[in-house]
Amino acid sequence: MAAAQDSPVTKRLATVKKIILVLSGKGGVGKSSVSVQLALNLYGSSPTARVGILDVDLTGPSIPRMLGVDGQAVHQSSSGWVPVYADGAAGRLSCMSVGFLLKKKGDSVVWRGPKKNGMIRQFLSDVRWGDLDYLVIDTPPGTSDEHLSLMEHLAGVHSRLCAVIVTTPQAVALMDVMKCLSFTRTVNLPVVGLIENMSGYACPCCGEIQNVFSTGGGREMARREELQFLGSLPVDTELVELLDGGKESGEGFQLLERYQKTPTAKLFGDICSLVC
Ligand SMILES: Nc1ncnc2c1ncn2[C@@H]1O[C@H](COP(=O)(O)OP(=O)(O)OP(=O)(O)O)[C@@H](O)[C@H]1O
Ligand code: SF4
Repeated sequence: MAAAQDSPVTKRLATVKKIILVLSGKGGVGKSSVSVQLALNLYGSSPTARVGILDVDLTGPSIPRMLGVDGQAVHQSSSGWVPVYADGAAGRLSCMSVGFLLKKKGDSVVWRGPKKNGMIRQFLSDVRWGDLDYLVIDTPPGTSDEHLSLMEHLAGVHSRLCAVIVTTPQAVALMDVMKCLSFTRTVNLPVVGLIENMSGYACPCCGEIQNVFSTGGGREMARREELQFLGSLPVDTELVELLDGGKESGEGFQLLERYQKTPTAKLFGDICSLVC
């Protein structure tokens, strides 16, 4: 434990008050979009809130695109990597992703475990996060070597760690959540709660939520596993357009204003107040 307390990661993260890992048992359920929404909501929760978002989904980094900062570069300074600020000069929403380090957009990361582990360690120990109220970490789907690396490196800040689990309502996704939960229990990671994403469909005309497929599986699982159910988010076409649409790099921060007009934003506000 003494080693963890003295590690470069622990020292670097000494000025971060709370670290939230976003996990999902399965790919494509909306983990990255939930991470971005969580960061945006925490950022918007007070005019002084300082939030960082770290994209540890090394093989599928999507946070830069979703935040509208794709193509920007991170700089090395004498005290470490300077993250990209999604809100420009205001400097309250910082972001780090392997996506900023790739030579060309669309390049893939084909790394073995030790190299991935080294990258994760560097992200945690070398990025100049500064004072943060929250650091949101978007993790890869499932429970992999990357998750074990994260937990190992974050051992010295364990008391400030928590996790949010994202699922879709379908049985197959819920089955994978059980593996994810089992991981959190094994590594003693406190889970704040479960979000059911893509639960129903938000009508683009009136915002009414229609249950196209089954919904409620996440709520039921949360009840069974004695987890807090944080809420359901519908399939929202405005949200997709905002997160996946062709944003110009640098357009980034009109994002918050546009996000606040989506049907999902209000629902997410309630989720965010349960997470904080
Ligand atoms: N509530 C939602 N409504 C509509 N589209 C959504 C919603 N949540 C996520 N999406 C879209 O679904 C796609 C997958 O989402 P996202 O990348 O967040 O999933 P993920 O779980 O992080 O995937 P991966 O594990 O592959 O990284 C994206 O195009 C995203 O914009
Ligand atoms: S949800 Fe509302 S706007 Fe959409 S089709 Fe139904 S009534 Fe019309």
